[in-house]
Amino acid sequence: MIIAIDGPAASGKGTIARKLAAHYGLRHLDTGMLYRAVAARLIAAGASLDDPAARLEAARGLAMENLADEAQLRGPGMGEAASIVAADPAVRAAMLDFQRNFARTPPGAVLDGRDIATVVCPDADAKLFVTAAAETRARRRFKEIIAAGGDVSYEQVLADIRRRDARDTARAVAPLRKADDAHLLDTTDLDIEAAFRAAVDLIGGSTAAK
Ligand SMILES: Nc1ncnc2c1ncn2[C@@H]1O[C@H](COP(=O)(O)OP(=O)(O)OP(=O)(O)O)[C@@H](O)[C@H]1O
Ligand SMILES: Nc1ccn([C@@H]2O[C@H](COP(=O)(O)O)[C@@H](O)[C@H]2O)c(=O)n1
Repeated sequence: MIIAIDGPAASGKGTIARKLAAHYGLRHLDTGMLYRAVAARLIAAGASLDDPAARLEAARGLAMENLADEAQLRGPGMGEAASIVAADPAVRAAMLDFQRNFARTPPGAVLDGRDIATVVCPDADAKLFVTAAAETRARRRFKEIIAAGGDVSYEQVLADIRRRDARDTARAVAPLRKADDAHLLDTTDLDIEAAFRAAVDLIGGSTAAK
């Protein structure tokens, strides 16, 4: 079984994806980490995020070990940097085979990102578009960063989320959008457990219909 989950920054898609993977005995891939790792490689090499040749080299040379340091990849500025390199069609193309092979490897997988249901796995067994109000997402992400010892204001987090949403939605290739056949799951008024239960219900409906 392949479950495709898309949604804007800090909507809770990763939290739901991890819980669904455990629930259904599937593997999980947070595809945002791929773009974060490409950006991290560029920064480590001293290259500009705006250099197309350097971006392609960083994307093509990406290895599993580049995904190991989650704290670094989730650190300050990395979401923004990832969204800059993710707008490059050549970078996206370089990520495609890995994601599709991951999804198809038995017993299947839950993938979360921005273009999973629309581009990476258009034939997924179930598709969810997870969202929440920008202010709610910013509040949750702010709480998470402060709990981890980070130093940021709520206003900075909200601005980052809005900037990334705008760039991810407006880009020409694989923009963030709900697939026509995806279920909409708005978690603004749901806690984590309620959101997970709603996801299971929606997936139950999708897979029963196949
Ligand atoms: N329904 C919810 N209620 C309250 N908090 C939530 C809910 N869902 C997720 N969270 C919290 O919100 C934060 C963002 O969630 P998560 O990392 O799953 O979002 P995401 O969409 O995967 O983010 P990103 O786009 O940055 O990868 C986390 O701290 C998570 O624990
Ligand atoms: N399938 C995807 C996943 C992510 N991106 C881009 O990466 C940025 C960081 O993603 P997070 O999920 O870790 O927040 C995101 O803002 C997107 O620009 C993508 O394009 N496609």
